[in-house]
Amino acid sequence: MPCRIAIDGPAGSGKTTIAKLLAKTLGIFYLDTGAMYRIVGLYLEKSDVSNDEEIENKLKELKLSFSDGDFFLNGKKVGDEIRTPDVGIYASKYAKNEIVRRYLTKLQREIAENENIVVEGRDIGTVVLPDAEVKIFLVATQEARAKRRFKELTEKGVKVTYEQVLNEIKLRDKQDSERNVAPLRKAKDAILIDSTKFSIEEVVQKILEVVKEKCKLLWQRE
Ligand SMILES: Nc1ncnc2c1ncn2[C@@H]1O[C@H](COP(=O)(O)OP(=O)(O)OP(=O)(O)O)[C@@H](O)[C@H]1O
Ligand SMILES: Nc1ccn([C@H]2C[C@H](O)[C@@H](COP(=O)(O)O)O2)c(=O)n1
Repeated sequence: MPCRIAIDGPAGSGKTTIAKLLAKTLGIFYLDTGAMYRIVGLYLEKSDVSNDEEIENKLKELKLSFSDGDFFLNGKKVGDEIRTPDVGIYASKYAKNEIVRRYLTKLQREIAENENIVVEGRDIGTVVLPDAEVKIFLVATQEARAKRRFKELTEKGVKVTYEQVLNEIKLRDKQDSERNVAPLRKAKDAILIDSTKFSIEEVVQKILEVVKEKCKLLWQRE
């Protein structure tokens, strides 16, 4: 029986950082579904699509693959170009589209099938893997998330103000939680973790305790 760990939460709550560390600690796979929406969002924005038919046709042309933790778009490895605030907005914009969600959810389920895996996103515990063995809903205040993301971006040399980052987070929170299709919300059986006052290591430890209890086989393998 595989151990599927779903980590959902709003922009900048720490999903990617925590999921990567957790997967490394447990020696299992990791899937960043946000990266998939960022890749598709940037691709559709550049394609200047204006209706569902054009979106459907563009997705038919798209070759999105995943290998050894990297994404490849039409054979080219995807890099940090998808990590800008603007691409986060494109991702959130097209994530409201049912055709986009159907396309990516199918791919995510294929990747996660029968795997011990950590999958992070907005709708993993509610839509993509509703029977996941472990479900975490990771939150933090908007200000804490903006402060963390601002520090991360400025350390990367990205020219951005704290106010711009806070506004991007507020916009994405609103779009992600108010959309009709697969809105960001806590699954009934998910465990809420507010990381505002906890370090990355403390959050990982909290989740490992849950994994130890819910995924005994995986833990014994350790
Ligand atoms: N508990 C924490 N304490 C301090 N910093 C944190 C914590 N968790 C994450 N961070 C930092 O916050 C920043 C954002 O984290 P991360 O990119 O993992 O969030 P995310 O939820 O995946 O964001 P997005 O949904 O926008 O991709 C990173 O620089 C990360 O190192
Ligand atoms: N499972 C997912 C993952 C992501 N999205 C959308 C909403 C986010 O604002 C955007 C970028 O994700 P991030 O890189 O910030 O995790 O993609 C979604 O709707 N469902």
